[in-house]
Amino acid sequence: CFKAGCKTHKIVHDLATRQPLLEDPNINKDGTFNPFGSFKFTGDLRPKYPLSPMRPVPAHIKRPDYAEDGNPISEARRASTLARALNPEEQEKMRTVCRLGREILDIAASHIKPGVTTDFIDEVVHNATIERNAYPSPLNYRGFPKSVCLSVNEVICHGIPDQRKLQEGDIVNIDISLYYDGFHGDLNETYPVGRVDEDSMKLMRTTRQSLDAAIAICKPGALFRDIGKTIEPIARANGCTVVRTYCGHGINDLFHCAPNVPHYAKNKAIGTMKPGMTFTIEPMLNLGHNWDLVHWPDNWTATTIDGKRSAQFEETLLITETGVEVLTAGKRRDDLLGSS
Ligand SMILES: COc1cccc(Cn2ccc3cc(C(=O)NO)cnc32)c1
Ligand SMILES: [Co+2]
Ligand SMILES: [Co+2]
Repeated sequence: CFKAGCKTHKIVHDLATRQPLLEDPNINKDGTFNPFGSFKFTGDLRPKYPLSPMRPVPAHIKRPDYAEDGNPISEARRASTLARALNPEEQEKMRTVCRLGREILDIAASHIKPGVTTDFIDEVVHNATIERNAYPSPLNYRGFPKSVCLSVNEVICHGIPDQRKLQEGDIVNIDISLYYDGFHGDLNETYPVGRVDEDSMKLMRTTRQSLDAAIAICKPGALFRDIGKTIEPIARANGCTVVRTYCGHGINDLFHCAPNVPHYAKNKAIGTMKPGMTFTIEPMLNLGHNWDLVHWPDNWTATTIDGKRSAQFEETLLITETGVEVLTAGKRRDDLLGSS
């Protein structure tokens, strides 16, 4: 049961047609239960409750400070500082946690097929994470209820795993982040469920291409504000637009810290890349011309305002003395090669 709009409702049936009277805003036209009352969904996707119970993390696993109360207090304390460069020992810990993250993403992706619920993918991710003696970073981060973000079709990011089954033709983003030996890793990819339409394939290829182009400009002395300058033209040249609300971020012993890394052009990002800095680039591209988003009343799920699809890819990067190391690198995806 969802806190927002969760009230016991009485469906009154019209005796003649046995159709539910639409006097209850929690009832959709087709008679299904809409827990968000009169909220106007922008696309066809709907949540499917109940969420499964919160998954436990064994006591021996090192937890981030927010694991108990949801409040990342150490992030607040370091809010105004500039991006920090890690020493060689810390860089090695980032390599390890990011390698584990890639293993977990590949495991989760191997379970994508029609009929599998997003809650099952959450269970797979949660178990694969704790089997590696790591903590799933999203769990209770600012109160987020699950161990992974699963974003389907028009969901841009922060989708909550629930009882909805993946359907042939969907696209789904799996956003893995984990905490191991005091450091976070963060990566995501968007995948087709079975065969998907050409627009969706082009959207995914364009998003991957834009991330790869942004990574290619990373090196000591590069400006964080040039990331967006690289991404946006590629998006626009392929009929896509760049989400502005959520950005890439610094990541180390904190899940989110400086620098802020916008993915759109003409941004005011501060700072220059220096050896030892670790951060994500995670462009979210929407099909069409609407970059804006709307949040479902669950306070997490962000969707496009026109119901068109969105894709995202994310890597965690380390700036080296001579260039950049993709700490979360995986195999090239054959389905994404070729022109976007
Ligand atoms: C209060 O504002 C919000 C809104 C949405 C989400 C959250 C918290 N949160 C939970 C999971 C999660 C993942 C990322 C991430 O970097 N993915 O690449 C970011 N935020 C996250 C807070
Ligand atoms: Co992520
Ligand atoms: Co991230």
